[in-house]
Amino acid sequence: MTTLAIVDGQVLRPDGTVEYADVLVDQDDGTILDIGDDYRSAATAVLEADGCLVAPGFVNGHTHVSMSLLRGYADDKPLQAWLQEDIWPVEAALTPEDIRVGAELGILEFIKAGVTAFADMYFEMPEIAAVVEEAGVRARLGHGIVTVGKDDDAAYADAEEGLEVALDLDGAAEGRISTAFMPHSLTTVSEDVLAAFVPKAREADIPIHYHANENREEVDPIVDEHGMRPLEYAAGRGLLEDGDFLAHGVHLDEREIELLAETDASVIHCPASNMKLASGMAPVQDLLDAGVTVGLGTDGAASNNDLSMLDEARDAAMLGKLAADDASAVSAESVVHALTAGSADALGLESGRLEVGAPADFAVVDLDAPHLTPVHDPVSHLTYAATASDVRHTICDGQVLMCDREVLTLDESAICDRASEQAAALLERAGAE
Ligand SMILES: N[C@@H](CCSC[C@H]1O[C@@H](n2cnc3c(=O)[nH]cnc32)[C@H](O)[C@@H]1O)C(=O)O
Ligand SMILES: [Zn+2]
Repeated sequence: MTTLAIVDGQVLRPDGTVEYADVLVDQDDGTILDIGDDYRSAATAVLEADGCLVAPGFVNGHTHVSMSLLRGYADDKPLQAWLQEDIWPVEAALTPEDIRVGAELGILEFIKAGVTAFADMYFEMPEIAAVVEEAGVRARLGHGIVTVGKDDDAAYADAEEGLEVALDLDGAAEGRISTAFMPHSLTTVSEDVLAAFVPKAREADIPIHYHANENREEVDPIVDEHGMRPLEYAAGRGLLEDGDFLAHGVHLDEREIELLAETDASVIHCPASNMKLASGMAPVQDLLDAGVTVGLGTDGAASNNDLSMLDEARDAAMLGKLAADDASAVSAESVVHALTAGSADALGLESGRLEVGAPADFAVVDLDAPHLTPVHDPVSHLTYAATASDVRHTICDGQVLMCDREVLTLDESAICDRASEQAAALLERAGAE
C-alpha cells in the first residue's frame, strides 16, 4: 500500500472542532486511513502542514468552468441583459477547443484555491471531462439544455444530448466524474421537453440540476403563466427530488422552502454572482433553519469574477447577515459546513468531511500570515479572513495536485498564456470588441 501522511497540522473535524493531528491517507484507494499521532515515519510520502489548517477540499457546487475565458468581458448588467446581449452571442462562437482551454484555466484556478470538486453545466462536456481526468479533481457534469428560441427538432436534440452526455460520462476518470441532467432553468426549457425527458433521467437514476428563482424576472413569468411559484411548478414536473440540486434559490417564499425541506433537494448559494448581477439576497438562514442542505458555488467567472470558494464563503456570511438583518445569521461554522460537507452532500459526493474511511480530499491552508494572525479560531479565519492564495497544498482522491503552491497535474504558465490567446481569438471570431 502507498501511503501519504499530512503532518503537524491542525485538522478540521466534521463537528467544526480542530485538533493537532497527522492524517494518514491510503493513496491506492484514495481514502483516509487514520487521523492520529505521528504518522511521519510510517508513511511512504510526507506533506508538511506545520502552521496549517487541514480542511476538507472545498466543493464548488455550481459553475460553468469554461466561462473563465469570459472573465471581465461583460460586467455591470442584470442577468437577462447580460446573458442575451453579451454572453450568449459569444458562447455561440465557442469551439470545443475554447471549452477545453477554458476548463484548463478554471480547474487550474480551482486547484490553486483548494477546490477539489465541482458541478458544471456547459456545452461540449467531454472536453471538460478530459481536463477533470488530467487535473485529478472530481466533478458532477452535465450538458446545459436550452430550448427557448429553438424549433422542436433542435430543442429535443439538445435535451437528447443532455441525457446522452449524462449516461456516457457517468463514472469516467476512475469514478471521479459523475453526471446530472441539466435543464438550464425553469424559464429557458419548455414544459414539453421537461415532460419528455425528466422521466428518462429518473429511470437512469440521474439527478437533476438547474438554475431556479435567481431573480424576479425568473419568478414572475412562471407565476403569471402557471399561477404558482417556480418550485411548486418544478415539483409538479418531477424536478424536485432527493439528490436534485438547484442553483441560486434567491427569491423563495415559505412554501418553497418547505418544499425543499420535504423533498431533500438542495440549494447551491452563489452570493457573489447574486450580488454582481443584483439578483437579490437568498434567505440562507431560513433555508438552514428549515433543514435544507445548502452548498456554495461561484457560478461562472463572468459573473463573479473569480473562482475562489474562500471568497464565496466570506460573501455568504456577509450577505446572509444582511439578508436576515441579523449579525448572528449564517455563522462562520455554518458557512464552513456549506463550503465542504454542504456542497458535497448536494452533489451526492462522499467528500466534505475529514474522518476515517472518507475520500482523501484536502485543502491545506497556511495560517502563518499577517492577515491570519492571531489564530483564535481557524473556522473564523476560513470564513472571514483566508483567501485562495493561502492554500498551500491541494489533495484529491489521495493524490497531491498542488504542493507548496506548485500545481503538479497542470502546466500553470502554459495554460495562462494559451487562455489569453484563446479568449482574444474567441472575441474576434464572435465579432465582439
Ligand atoms: N446548450 C445550452 C447551453 C447552456 S450552458 C449554461 C448556460 O448558463 C449560462 N449562465 C451563466 N451564469 C448564469 C446565471 O447566473 N444564470 C443563468 N444562466 C447562467 C451560461 O452562460 C451558459 O449559457 C445552449 O444551447 O445555450
Ligand atoms: Zn450558473
